[in-house]
Amino acid sequence: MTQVSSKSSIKQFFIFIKPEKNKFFLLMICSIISHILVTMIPFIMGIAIDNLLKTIQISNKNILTPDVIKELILGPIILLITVSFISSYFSYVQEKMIASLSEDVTLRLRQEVTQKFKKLPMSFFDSHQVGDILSRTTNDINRISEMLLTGVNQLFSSIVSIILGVTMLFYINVKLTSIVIFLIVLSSIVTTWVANKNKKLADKNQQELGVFNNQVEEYFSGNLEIKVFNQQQNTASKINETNKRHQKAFERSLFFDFTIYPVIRFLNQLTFIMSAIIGAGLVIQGTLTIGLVQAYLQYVNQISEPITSFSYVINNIQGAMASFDRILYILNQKEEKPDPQVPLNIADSQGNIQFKEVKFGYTPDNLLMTNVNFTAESRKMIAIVGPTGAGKTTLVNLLMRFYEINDGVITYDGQDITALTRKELRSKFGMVLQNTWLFEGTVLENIAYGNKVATRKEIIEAAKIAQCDHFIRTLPNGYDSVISSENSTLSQGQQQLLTIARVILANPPVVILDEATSSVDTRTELEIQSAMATATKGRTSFVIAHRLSTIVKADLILVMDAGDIVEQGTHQELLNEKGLYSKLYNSQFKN
Ligand SMILES: Nc1ncnc2c1ncn2[C@@H]1O[C@H](COP(=O)(O)OP(=O)(O)OP(=O)(O)O)[C@@H](O)[C@H]1O
Repeated sequence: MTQVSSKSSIKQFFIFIKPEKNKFFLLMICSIISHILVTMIPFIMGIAIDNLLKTIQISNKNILTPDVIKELILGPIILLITVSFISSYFSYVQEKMIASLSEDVTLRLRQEVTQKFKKLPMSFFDSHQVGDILSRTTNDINRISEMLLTGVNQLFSSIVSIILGVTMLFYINVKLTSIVIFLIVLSSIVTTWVANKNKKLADKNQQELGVFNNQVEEYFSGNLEIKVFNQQQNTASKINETNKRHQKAFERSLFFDFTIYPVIRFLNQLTFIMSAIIGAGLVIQGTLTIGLVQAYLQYVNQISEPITSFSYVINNIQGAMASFDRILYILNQKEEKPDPQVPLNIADSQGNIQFKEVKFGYTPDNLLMTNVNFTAESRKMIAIVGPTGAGKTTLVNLLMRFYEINDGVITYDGQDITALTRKELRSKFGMVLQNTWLFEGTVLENIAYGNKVATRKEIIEAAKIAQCDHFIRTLPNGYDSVISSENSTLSQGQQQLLTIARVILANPPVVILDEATSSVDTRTELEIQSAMATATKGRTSFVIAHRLSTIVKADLILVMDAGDIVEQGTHQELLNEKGLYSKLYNSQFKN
């Protein structure tokens, strides 16, 4: 798995958020105005205090007349309230802007990832685990959203606060400020070290979470098999170990949060105490006024808080960059070849399919099919047989263009299938797979999956043809019962019958039946066979079956071995050849 370097991921992040640049700009302006106003407050107070003290000293009396109060106290108070109010307003606009920015970016990230999934080739899904992808599309995106919401806001605020605070400190006293700057530099060295360390730990933490998600997902999806093989204890221990590893990674990343930050905070407090001591000395010497020392100490506080949060923000951003890297990994994956710009449409589909000198390998350097040739004529039944791993499913995958062939050509009604859009090509096929797939929805919706405009009457008609009407009616809400693959009370055979009804309703010119009669009882098998016979009637059909009795009547039998077609012909022709087919057939029927 190639990880994007962090420099290029930061660059890509900026490219990604470019459409939001106006909001960023506004955000910065608001942040600057709000902080300039906040920075003015200690100074206004300092001048007011000094003026007050001066007046008290000059008048030599501690009595303040109403005029003095009005001029020296009321004026500054009104000014301070006004400044605070305007600053809060700009701060509010800044918060609002950042919330909308974070929402927009998160939405766009989710949309891009979803769009990307549509364009990724099948090989991506073969080689990635669900848990890991899930963690990238949920946790990682959430982390970026969180970073934008709090991190970016704090980053702007910290930078502006620090710049303005330091300017004021220098303005008040250069010498004193040099000590403060020295301590700030020390603090930022610690911060940078922590931030770098934390990015690695955050990465590790997310990785472990991905593994954990994956194992939990496996535990649920393979629940039955795990119980059959009495592996509950082992599986639970494996998950526990991953959980412990994740907890350790999590603890390590928290360690930095909880132990290093007090050190940074201590450095800031030290800065404050030293400033107070030296400031007091300067007042005694007469170099600084009390009002300005008061303002000075407020500025030290004003910059020490952002310095602490600055380090936190850098950490936060580093963590989010690790997450962005992980999302970029998906977004930068090679996409499947785009559909042709001017695609062909096949209006009067016949279902004629030809493979001409097809070469294919799941990996480019390892060819599985070296030279596959055959013709499936319209409305004929083509059986694909061969030992396990011979390439039967692969052949079907190529028909539907789930994978790109390395060489040769596959045609549909005489047209190269790459001249059609994938949508157009796949609309010509209906499939009944080994593992049926039902989604969370009613029986009606499940049957109508391939023909969303079908009426209730048409759906019921298809169910009757597929022999599933009788058991659907025994369900609590009949056709409106909610089912799914995961928690369905339907048997494997009933699920297969439903998927046959789905194909019958979709009415495609070509059907593919993949070992549909495995793992069911004899009665259901007969029902399925009869439903399949109806489903294949008048269409080109490809039937993958291990039980050769079901395909004796096939118009063409393709015998596969080690990826290639080694024999082809009718049942009788192949028996006469006395090759692999006759061996397979005799091994099943002659004991
Ligand atoms: N997604 C994949 N990535 C890499 N190799 C694969 C993939 N799918 C199948 N293969 C390999 O390709 C070969 C053919 O597999 P395929 O599933 O087409 O065989 P099959 O004849 O359908 O087998 P079975 O009867 O057991 O279902 C096997 O060696 C298999 O390991």
